[in-house]
Amino acid sequence: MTTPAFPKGTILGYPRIGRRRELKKAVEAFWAGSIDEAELERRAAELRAATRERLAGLGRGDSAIPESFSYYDQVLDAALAVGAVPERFEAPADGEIDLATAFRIARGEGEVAPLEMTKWFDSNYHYLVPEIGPETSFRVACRRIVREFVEARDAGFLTRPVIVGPVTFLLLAKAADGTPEGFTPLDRLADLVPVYAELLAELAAAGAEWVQLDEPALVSESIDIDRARTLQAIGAAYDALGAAEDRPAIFVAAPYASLGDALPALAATPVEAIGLDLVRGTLPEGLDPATEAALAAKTLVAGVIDGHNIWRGDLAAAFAQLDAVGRLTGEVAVSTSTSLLHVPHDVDDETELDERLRSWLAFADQKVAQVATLARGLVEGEAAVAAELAAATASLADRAAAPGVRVPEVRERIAALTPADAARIDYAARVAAQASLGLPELPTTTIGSFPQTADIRRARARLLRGELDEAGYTALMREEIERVIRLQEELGLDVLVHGEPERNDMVQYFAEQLDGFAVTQHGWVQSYGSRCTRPSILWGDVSRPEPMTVAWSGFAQSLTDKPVKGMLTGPVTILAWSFVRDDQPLADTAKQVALALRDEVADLQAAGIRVIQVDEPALRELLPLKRADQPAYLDWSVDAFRLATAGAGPDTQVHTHLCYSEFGQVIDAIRALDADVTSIEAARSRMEVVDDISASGFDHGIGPGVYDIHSPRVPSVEEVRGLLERAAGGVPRERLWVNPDCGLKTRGYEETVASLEHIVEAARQVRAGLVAAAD
Ligand SMILES: CN1c2c(nc(N)[nH]c2=O)NC[C@@H]1CNc1ccc(C(=O)N[C@@H](CCC(=O)N[C@@H](CCC(=O)N[C@@H](CCC(=O)O)C(=O)O)C(=O)O)C(=O)O)cc1
Ligand SMILES: N[C@@H](CCS)C(=O)O
Ligand SMILES: [Zn+2]
Repeated sequence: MTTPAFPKGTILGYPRIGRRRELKKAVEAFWAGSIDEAELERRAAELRAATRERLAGLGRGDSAIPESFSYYDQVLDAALAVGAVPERFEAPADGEIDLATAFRIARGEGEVAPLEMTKWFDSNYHYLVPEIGPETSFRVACRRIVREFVEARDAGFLTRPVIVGPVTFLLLAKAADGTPEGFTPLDRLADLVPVYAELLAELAAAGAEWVQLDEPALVSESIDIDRARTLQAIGAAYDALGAAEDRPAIFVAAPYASLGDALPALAATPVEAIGLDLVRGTLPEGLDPATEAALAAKTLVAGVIDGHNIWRGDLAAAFAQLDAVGRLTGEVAVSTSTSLLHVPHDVDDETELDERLRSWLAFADQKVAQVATLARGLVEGEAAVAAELAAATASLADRAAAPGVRVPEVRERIAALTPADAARIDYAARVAAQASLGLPELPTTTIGSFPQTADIRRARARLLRGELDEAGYTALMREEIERVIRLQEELGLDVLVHGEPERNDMVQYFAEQLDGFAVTQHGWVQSYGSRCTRPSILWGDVSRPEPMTVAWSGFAQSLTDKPVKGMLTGPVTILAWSFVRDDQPLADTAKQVALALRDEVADLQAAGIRVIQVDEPALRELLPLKRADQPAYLDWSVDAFRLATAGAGPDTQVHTHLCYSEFGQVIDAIRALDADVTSIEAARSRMEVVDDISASGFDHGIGPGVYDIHSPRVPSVEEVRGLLERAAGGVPRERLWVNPDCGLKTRGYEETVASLEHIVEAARQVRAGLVAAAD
């Protein structure tokens, strides 16, 4: 086959949620039954058409535009495409899997649990974890990728279909329940690859010239336990796919870090183009002659524009990187380092942002323009784009000199810190001091948020529009807090929360009150499914002008004799879920945020709050993908948490919360946080995590979640009791807490109340059982 030319400039993917979250609204309307499937499809097609028109500047007829739409998640899409659907979802054995089934797999229904969901590399995006067993049958079961290519073709665009590649698909999958010991999903590669080949043949028949197979798992040393096997899988998969006559040219993209030794493995296969992340990763060095020769015959797609952050960046340096890639091959193309899924659509929508700050930023549309500029430079020479490169350089200089970027008082406070500022007295003494809280065995609590009802969000929207004044808003939120406190008292929970109604988001809420941050109006980014966040922009030195949560927590505590947890978001999570300045190490920025939180902890304590939870759900997310970088990260992230919390006295109980269930690599760090109580996600993975915890010697309080809050499903008393009994098998009862996996903000009241009733009842039964067993 003759290889078609790869476009000079491209992106790895574009945000799919819509400039005003049109997809979210359409999908949620479909779920609510207020629009039918045809209307959902129509709205989604409209969005895809708008995206192609917006990207037309990259090129209409040369595969430059990726076809990267998804209704819910790209890993789910790959599972549907190859028919890898667990039996419990009762997907048809032949014919296409319909949208309703797809959503059932994503969200669960009744007693049918959805696929597990977990973080996508080091981002705040979550994917659904495929379940693969020895018996999983593979077939082309969903041709949406082909239909969308045809839809684009008929509209005059030759686009580049995108799908998660077979090696990453299997590496991200988990072994289905009940599979024999020693089985791993990668064992099924030889059965899976022919289905990919069939899809590629269908795409070629439809006229696709290039296809993009995303293989980010190749860059991660966390996912990949047996590297030699992965390298062999790369060879097997891409030799087989490459051998087919009837296929589009293959572009393998490997975002999020360097490919390392996967590059030679990939180079040795017939794939025609390889994408390198040159923002998080580095240019390959020390390649062997065979790899050099192989790469020289391929297109290298240089990811030099940051797909993960929103700074305008150093365009001249990016152009220089293209030059360096040009020494490896004559065929260089420019691209984003990752899909633009992680950034909002358009800076120009942010009319309320400070103009100077705005000039330093590039969202998806600006990054597309930057790619087009560099591609023009590749074709016409640097002189043709000199003005654009110079403008970006000038913008960087302006940013470095702007007021607020470096604040002497903040820096002096950091410089004066000593190790003692990050240490509390020992745990045993704290346990004794905290006995005065009077908590029962297996204390029940929740993670913080209660359902964010439409009324709550409407009140905040009215406040923003000026239709409700500050006093009116405060009164409504106080009513809500009182309702939530009374409800928890009726339910019989032991440690209460105020419910977080006043928070639009657990990070943005703090960013809005801290100096050094800016927030956007429309900067929505998909987090999972239809859920989005608006990451704040951390652009300058951070400090806390005044208390942020004390009035709300103090009010909640005044309503009850039971302890109410103060609720803060930890420094690492604030960084992870914001767009963070890239002009200094994250560790330095983390310290600034930690000090602001430390002041808040002191104020909460002074206001009589006895239990303070500092959430760090993103601790695992920021863990570097390369092992060599992990120890330094774990050091500074643990330090930041300790700096934020170590001002608490011994009788203040410090909690933390982490909502993910892969603890292997961070378990020591979690222990080092030295929180008195740690709540973690465990229900969705059916308490698997408890084994890791008990094996690690974790010896502080622990609350493995017993209620999967990602699904509307209500767990029965028996189910919760089963989970608790499993937990009690691995954790001494005096250290075991009872709580959901995470906050309840996405849930409705009906299922929340029912689930909490079951949790409290199950805890009572297990307590009684433990007492009986002890007698
Ligand atoms: C715990 N998680 C979080 C992550 N990252 C964060 N930054 N925050 C998190 O909480 N990462 C990991 C997980 C991911 N989980 C979630 C869970 C839930 C959501 C979510 O519900 N997102 C909401 C948006 C939340 C928000 O910002 N609300 C604002 C604005 C509300 C809004 O849309 N208003 C309407 C008007 C409403 C009206 O008039 O009635 C509008 O602006 O049009 C608020 O409450 O004020 C979502 O809708 O997707 C995200 C991640
Ligand atoms: N306190 C937060 C933690 C979410 S990770 C909540 O309950 O929503
Ligand atoms: Zn959580």
